[in-house]
Amino acid sequence: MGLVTLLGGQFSAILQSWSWLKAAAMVASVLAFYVFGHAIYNIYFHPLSKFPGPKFAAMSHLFYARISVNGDFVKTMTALHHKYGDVVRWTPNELSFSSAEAWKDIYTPHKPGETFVKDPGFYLIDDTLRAKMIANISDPEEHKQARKMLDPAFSNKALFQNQDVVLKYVNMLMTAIQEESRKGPINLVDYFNWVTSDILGELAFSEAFGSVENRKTNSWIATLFDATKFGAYDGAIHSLSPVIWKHLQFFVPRKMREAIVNHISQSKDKLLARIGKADLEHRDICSYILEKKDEMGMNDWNLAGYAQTLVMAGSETTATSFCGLTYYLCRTPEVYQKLKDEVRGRFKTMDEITIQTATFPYLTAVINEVLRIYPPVPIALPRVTPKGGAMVAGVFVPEGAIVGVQSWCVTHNPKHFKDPHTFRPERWLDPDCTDDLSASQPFSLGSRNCIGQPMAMMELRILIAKMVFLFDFKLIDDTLDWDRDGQCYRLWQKPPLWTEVTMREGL
Ligand code: HEM
Repeated sequence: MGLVTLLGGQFSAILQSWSWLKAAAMVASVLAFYVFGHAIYNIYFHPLSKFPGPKFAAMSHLFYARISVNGDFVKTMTALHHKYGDVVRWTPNELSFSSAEAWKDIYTPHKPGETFVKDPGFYLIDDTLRAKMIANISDPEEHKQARKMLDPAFSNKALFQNQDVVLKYVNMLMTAIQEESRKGPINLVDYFNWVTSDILGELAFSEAFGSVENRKTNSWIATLFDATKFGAYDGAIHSLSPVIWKHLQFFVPRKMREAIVNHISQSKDKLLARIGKADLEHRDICSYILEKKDEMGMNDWNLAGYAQTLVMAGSETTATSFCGLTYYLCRTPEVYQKLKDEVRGRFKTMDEITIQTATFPYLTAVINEVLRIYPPVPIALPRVTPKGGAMVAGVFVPEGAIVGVQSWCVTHNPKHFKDPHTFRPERWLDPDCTDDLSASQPFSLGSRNCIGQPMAMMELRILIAKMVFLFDFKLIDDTLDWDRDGQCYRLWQKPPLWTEVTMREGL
């Protein structure tokens, strides 16, 4: 009897596990059927199915996720445009454009209701890691209010008032470069990060971050830069599954997660410290935000988001431009010599170089050319097509699709620029040049363009003019190839820029 019961028990256990196995197999086949069916739908029946692009990219977001986090984003997108043409379907619901016309069609203002709004799947917002602030708001009306609040902080009047701050840090940087380069080659990537973040610290929070002075990256800035890759991982995971994204902390590398969490709490502290500072002599960018904080319904969390964004948007991009400038000047001796002749012929002393005088055409052309050949924001900034769909660069795109101009690809498109890989500032000065200069839009266009463009141009002009006036610089690594060695995680991860800097002879 005992044996029969035992056997009976085992038999029902086998039956039970058998039904579990059946259930699991059924779930797996439903899942496989769903994935397969979804892939077939995406490739053959999706509203974007007629657009060219790799089938694997059209099937699911795996391709997007992979190139977002492997550092090869720009190289991959360039290869896709090379293969498929100026419009490529590179995710199930997204088209990448590499044509000048698309800039205008997507980013310039449209009638109400026809605006291409920012894609909320890319500009993510939540209550734990991604605070809402000017750059990630999708709703055009809400953004208009945020822009109205910040516009006065970036007006010509404010720029004029801020010039002494910029000059102070640029001069400090010249001293730091002069002193440190006596000891041997220096990595200019650090120096440019220091100066741009110090300037932003003073202009935004009335706080000296002290990086140039201490010749060491301020810890808050260091965590900010550590966290730059976070956006790429964040977007990749969200594209695969918004549900998993909600539990993101399990999927992002620990070091990066800690960096972002640290940074948010430090940003809040910064803001609170700034709120505690009464009776400032001048208005900093925070003054404009704090004045409108209640009217705009902002809490400490949103304020921390603004603090992070301003420093990140304003310092990393400008520092990247300086690095690109140094690299391309060193690699193009005829341009470097011409710029030296212009600067050194024009000014007799360093003090003659001011915000007002550092504005001559060749310098501007050199800056425009570096922003073309090495755009600090090299990717497409995604927008959603409005109700009813819209024409983009001569093709009809259905409503609800994501579109964007791939910044690096369009500025290297031979249809728009002759010898696109050649650093040639003359293309910006020659009235007979056949290049379509409007294809280069490093600050984007329209109501969501860069609010800090005049500030960035001011910093770029003055710093480059002073550096070229004072120093001769030479890269010590002859094998360094900026295109090959740089990686892109939405923004650039730059290779080190070890440079031998000597004081100009005769000074
Ligand atoms: C060479 C330097 C710079 C480049 C290439 C650059 C580029 C850009 C681009 C392409 C955008 C549009 C982003 C998007 O559509 O998502 C943008 C937005 C923005 N930039 Fe810059 N930027 C630079 C310097 C600065 C500076 C110095 C500041 C000052 C804090 C700044 C603050 C901002 C802000 C706040 C936005 C968001 C504007 C809005 O949504 O209304 N940027 N920038």
